[in-house]
Amino acid sequence: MAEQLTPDLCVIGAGSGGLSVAAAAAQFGVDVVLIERDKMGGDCLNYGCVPSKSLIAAARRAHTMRASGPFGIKPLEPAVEFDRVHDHIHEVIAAIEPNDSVERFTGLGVNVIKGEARFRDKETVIADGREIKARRFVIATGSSPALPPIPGIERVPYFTNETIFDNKQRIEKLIVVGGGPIGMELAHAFRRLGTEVAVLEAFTPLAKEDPELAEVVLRQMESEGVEIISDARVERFEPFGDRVQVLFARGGQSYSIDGSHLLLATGRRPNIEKLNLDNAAVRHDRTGIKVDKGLRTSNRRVYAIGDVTGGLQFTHVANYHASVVIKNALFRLPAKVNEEILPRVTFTDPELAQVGLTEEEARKKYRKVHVYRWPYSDNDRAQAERATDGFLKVITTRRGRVIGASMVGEQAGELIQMWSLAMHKNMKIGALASIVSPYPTLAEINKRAAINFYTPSLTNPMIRRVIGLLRKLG
Ligand SMILES: Cc1cc2nc3c(=O)[nH]c(=O)nc-3n(C[C@H](O)[C@H](O)[C@H](O)COP(=O)(O)OP(=O)(O)OC[C@H]3O[C@@H](n4cnc5c(N)ncnc54)[C@H](O)[C@@H]3O)c2cc1C
Ligand SMILES: NC(=O)c1ccc[n+]([C@@H]2O[C@H](COP(=O)([O-])OP(=O)(O)OC[C@H]3O[C@@H](n4cnc5c(N)ncnc54)[C@H](O)[C@@H]3O)[C@@H](O)[C@H]2O)c1
Repeated sequence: MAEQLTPDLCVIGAGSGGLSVAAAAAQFGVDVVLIERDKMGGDCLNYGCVPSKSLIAAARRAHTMRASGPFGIKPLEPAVEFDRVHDHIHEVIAAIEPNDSVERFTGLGVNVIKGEARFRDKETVIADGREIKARRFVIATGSSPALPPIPGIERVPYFTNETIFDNKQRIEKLIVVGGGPIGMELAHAFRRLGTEVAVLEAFTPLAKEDPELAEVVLRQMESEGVEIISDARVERFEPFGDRVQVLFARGGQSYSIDGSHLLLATGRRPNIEKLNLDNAAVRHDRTGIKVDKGLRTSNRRVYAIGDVTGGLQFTHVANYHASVVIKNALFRLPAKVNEEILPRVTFTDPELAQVGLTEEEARKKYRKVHVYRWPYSDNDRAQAERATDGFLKVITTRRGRVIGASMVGEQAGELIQMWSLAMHKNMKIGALASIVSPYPTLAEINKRAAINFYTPSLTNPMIRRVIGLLRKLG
């Protein structure tokens, strides 16, 4: 007979979301079973954020060598050793891995089961020959690359995010299909490592972002030699000697392009197919598991978090979901997801960061909004760093409540956090104008945009009269 376990909580998937739930619950003394079928750490550690940001860091070093001319340092074409870049990526993963390891979680008191989980019925999960009947279940099984059904795909070799970070060879020419964050971040990084890169995008690259910001990124990538082909309908892949040929249509014309390697970055699909969700009466469709604002599924014992819910697919969102579920499932507090405060960053160079509504979304939702802007070129530190391309836009209601911020430029991903705080705390933009920012820092861009809020008062006749009166008082 199968071993039976009856924990308080059973978490399926040990990626960003599942690990956060399991760690927090165990630290509160809750009896937790955590099931993982592949590597601890999930996509983010093994095939996503960590390897991609490590690759981008290597690419940035290469770019710095080439772009040092304006600083008075003779530029050099870097000798990129792809096998060493691979080692760097895997050293970074190895450095972080212990935080996500079976040993650490077992030490926290979590019962980690290696195996694939599936529901037998509404209250039982089977994994590794064991039967788990938990008080609550959390599904955190993430997502996988969605491969496009393009003819010829089975006849050509290709990378996805699950294989590209294992590459040790020089990539001479990379064709990237898909101009979303995965495609664009990797396209930019490989170009900087000396690879010729072409991106084929069916519609618009970085389409989820404010086009005014996306344009700054696209311009920079193109200036570095990334070929970006939008509105390209890929029709077929063909082997072409030891290369790959991609045939596509654009504006009614047929084209072909060939490369030494192909990367498919055409979106994600939720990891639900092995879970037998129907046995558990958990409602789902091809975009993911359906949840309410408290992340509960159609089965009241079962929650779902992170990528598998098909919403915003980011590590910090999976972590945030984990905190909502902990409040709901353990403390029975009526916690709800607030999507409005969730930031996102695309780590191209310049970085593109967004929190809250874009200008276009805000104009659709509110009758009147204000937009406060500040360019990098009016920041002294940006001038010193020669990182003057970019700007900040802050969007507020008529009364000055911050409802969105969009930033493109050097370290935009770090700088957006002040606006995340402002939105999280429901602050008005004026409150941020009185912050003292150290000089010279890029963070002054945030303050200068906020000061713009007071610009109309500089010419306000009433205020001028008050100042005049006060002057007369000595
Ligand atoms: C190339 C790339 C770059 C990215 N960069 C960033 C970034 O810079 N910043 C950011 O915030 N996000 C980034 N993301 C997104 C981020 O990786 C995901 O949003 C995040 O990993 C989602 O966490 P999760 O817990 O939902 O799923 P995952 O981390 O994918 O974890 C799911 C786990 O569940 C396991 N599993 C699946 N099915 C079963 C089953 N039946 N039984 C047992 N285990 C199962 C899987 O093996 C996996 O380990 C990136 C993604 C990619 C692909
Ligand atoms: N910096 C970050 O936080 C970061 C980085 C990478 C990924 N991610 C997360 O991972 C998610 C998935 O990223 P993604 O880039 O794979 O997906 P995506 O859905 O954002 O973009 C995929 C792109 O591929 C295009 N496409 C689809 N089929 C195509 C075809 N046949 N031919 C040409 N183009 C095609 C789509 O039009 C779309 O623009 C993101 O939405 C994001 O949440 C985050």
